[in-house]
Amino acid sequence: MNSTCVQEVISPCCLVRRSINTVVQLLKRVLAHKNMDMATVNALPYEDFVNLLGNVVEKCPIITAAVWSGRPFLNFAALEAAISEFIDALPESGKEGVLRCHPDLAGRDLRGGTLTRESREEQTGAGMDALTSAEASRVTRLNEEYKERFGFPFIICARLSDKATVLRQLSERRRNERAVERARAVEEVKKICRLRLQALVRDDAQNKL
Ligand SMILES: NC(=O)NC1NC(=O)NC1=O
Repeated sequence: MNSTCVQEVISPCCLVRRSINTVVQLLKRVLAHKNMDMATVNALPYEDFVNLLGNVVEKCPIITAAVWSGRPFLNFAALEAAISEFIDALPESGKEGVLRCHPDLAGRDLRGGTLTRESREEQTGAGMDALTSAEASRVTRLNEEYKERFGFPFIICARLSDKATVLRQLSERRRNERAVERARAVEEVKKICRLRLQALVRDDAQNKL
C-alpha cells in the first residue's frame, strides 16, 4: 500500500466522505425503486434485487434469488416470464410449497397484524378486514375445509376481487379436483406477482395499449 492509500484509508475526513457517499447512494436507490425501469432493475446487485423484489411471490425470496442470474431482462414481460417459468418448472410438491407460503384470507395473520405489507394492502383492499361476523365465520370455516381437502390455503388475487367474489370462489373452488385446483391456485399466485411487480417496476407495455 503506498502512502496516499494509507492516508486515504485512515483520514477521518475521507471516512466521513465515504459514509456520506454510501448514504447518498442508498437514498438514490430507495427513491429510484418506487418505479424502476428495466435498466435499473438489471443493474441491481444481487442483495438489492432480492431486498426489493423478494416478496413478489409471497414469502418466496428464493424465487427472486433464482431469477437474478437471468439478467439482463429485455423488459417487464421477460422478468415476469422468468418468475413464471421458475414456478412452472417446480415439481408439484414445490408448487404446493409456494402455495403454502401464502396467508389465509381474513385469517389469523390479518387479525394479528402479522401479514406482509403487500398482503395486508391486498386483503384490506378486498374488504377482508371488514367482514361481518357471519361472513368472517363462514370464511374461516370454508378456509379450514379447503385446507383440509387440498393441503394448501385457498388463494385468490385479492386486488382483482371483492368480498363477494372471494366468498363465491372459495365456496366453488373447494369442490374442484385437486390437480385442477392446484393449477388454479398457481395462476392466482402469478396474478398477485404481476401486480406486485408492477408496483415496483415500470411496465412500458402497459402504457402502449
Ligand atoms: N390466500 C390468499 O389468497 N392470500 C392473498 N391473496 C392476495 O392477493 N394477497 C394475499 O395475501
